[in-house]
Amino acid sequence: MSTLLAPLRPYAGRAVVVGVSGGADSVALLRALVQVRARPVVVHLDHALRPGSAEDAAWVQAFAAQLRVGHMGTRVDVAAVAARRGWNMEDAARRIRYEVLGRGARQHGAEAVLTAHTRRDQAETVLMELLRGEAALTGIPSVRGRVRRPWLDVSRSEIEGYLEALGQDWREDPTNADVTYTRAWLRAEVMPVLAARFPGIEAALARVAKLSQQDNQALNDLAAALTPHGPREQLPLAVLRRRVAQELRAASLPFHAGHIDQLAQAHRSGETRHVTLPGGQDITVTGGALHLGGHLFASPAFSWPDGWTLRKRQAGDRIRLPGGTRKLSDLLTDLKVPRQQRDQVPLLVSGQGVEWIGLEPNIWAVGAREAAGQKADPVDTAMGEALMLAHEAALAQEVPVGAVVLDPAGRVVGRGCNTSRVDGDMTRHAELAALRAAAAELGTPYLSGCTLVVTLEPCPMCLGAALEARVGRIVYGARNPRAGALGGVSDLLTSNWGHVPTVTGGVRAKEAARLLRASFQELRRRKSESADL
Ligand SMILES: Nc1ncnc2c1ncn2[C@@H]1O[C@H](COP(=O)(O)OP(=O)(O)OP(=O)(O)O)[C@@H](O)[C@H]1O
Repeated sequence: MSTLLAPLRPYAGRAVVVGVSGGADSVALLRALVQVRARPVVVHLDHALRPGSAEDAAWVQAFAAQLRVGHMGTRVDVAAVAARRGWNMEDAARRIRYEVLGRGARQHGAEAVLTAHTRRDQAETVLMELLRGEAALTGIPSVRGRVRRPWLDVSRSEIEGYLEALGQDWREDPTNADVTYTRAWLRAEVMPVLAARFPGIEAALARVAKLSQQDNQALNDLAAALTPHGPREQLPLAVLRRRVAQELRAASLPFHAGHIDQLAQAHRSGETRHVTLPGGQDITVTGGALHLGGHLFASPAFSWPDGWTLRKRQAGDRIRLPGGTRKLSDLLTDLKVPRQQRDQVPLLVSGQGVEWIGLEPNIWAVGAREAAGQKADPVDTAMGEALMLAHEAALAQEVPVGAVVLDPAGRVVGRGCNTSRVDGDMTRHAELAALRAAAAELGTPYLSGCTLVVTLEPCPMCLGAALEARVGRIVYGARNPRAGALGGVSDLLTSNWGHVPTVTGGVRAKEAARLLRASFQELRRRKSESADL
């Protein structure tokens, strides 16, 4: 008996709505709630699905009156609603039931809605999830919104014993014996066979649900904490699948398990994959990120010079880039723009060829930005300066890393390069030098609204310094697989540090990586020369 009453004691003195079907479990729950001196209000839904349902409704009303507790009865033609909305019958009954229970709670000022789901219901639900091949065997949750299920650990025999001791009767729902319903079939025909060999089957399945709920929660939390900039290729599929599902849910897009598998796999392999969701929405995974249709493209937010036209691509389009003129089709392939979407990319084109490509971030032909009267992107210019600083470090036989700090107006307020070798101090990193210089220039160590631009993904020390300084944005060039703290080795921003800068990686990454490669080659050459001496 204490297993029945103990989970209900927290409701003593409180108004709660309790869903009572008239079956043994919910009848016992109502009696037990009265016993612990809660203030229950009975809500009953007559689903109008079988001839005797009105009698059950009347029975529940009389039962509530007998116990002198509040009662709200509602009759809904569930079959008609299901037909109208295209829901299956069980789904419709469940949705309408919780809607009615929620309404009851609002009307009676109850903070909780209690249902009498038991360990038997839990075990059957886990079995159904297993048979359907669900991703997680989490069963029925004990809490969802304001709904509470305090008896998920309680067995049927405890409930029957309790009702017997009270001399309390209940109603039997004949559909519970109709084995055309999967749950009734599991209860009547499958569970007895399993229990004959495994007497503890019900408790075992309930335990699976409890552990699985904990695992699922942990994996969902990990997925939710992923930062949008972090690399995804090395993440476990279990986390990726959940992240993809979260992103689709946040965008209110319907999906099936198969879509999640495909999209998660594509994140991992880095391949480009297109999927059409049940609602007809096309989505794409490319470069390890999920793009919900149309997301990839930008319209020109400036007035363009006379002689330029806005259009989509045509055969033979070319663009002048710093490395030489390239075919547009080759460039779009390199940029991993999905083939089906290439005809939608907005272009500004002049007699000289393509001048501007409406991808995020925008791509400009050489000289086009100036011709359109657009200021150079301060971040791009700052990265150019950081690359120069890195080059100077390389000449001084340091690891070639350069950093620049921009104030909120885009003005350079701090510069630095690596000086660890000459200073004999491994903490002399470019970022620290640039942050110090910026603090001195601005007269404050707090660099909120400033941007740290650095040629190499910061190490944990430098990321820590940027967080301490409250830097608003970090832009880096090459990824740092040996010491990167933004995903190269580990993404430290997945933890909560109180302050979260926005992060953009991969800006002029090829140039930064080239510098690093050249300097390490030079270092190796010098080492082998000195070994030869
Ligand atoms: N018609 C209904 N009106 C109000 N609440 C209901 C109704 N049917 C079910 N519930 C609530 O949902 C819970 C789970 O529903 P389920 O269909 O498993 O129960 P049941 O077998 O009909 O009855 P019981 O659980 O009371 O023996 C019930 O314990 C009860 O709290």
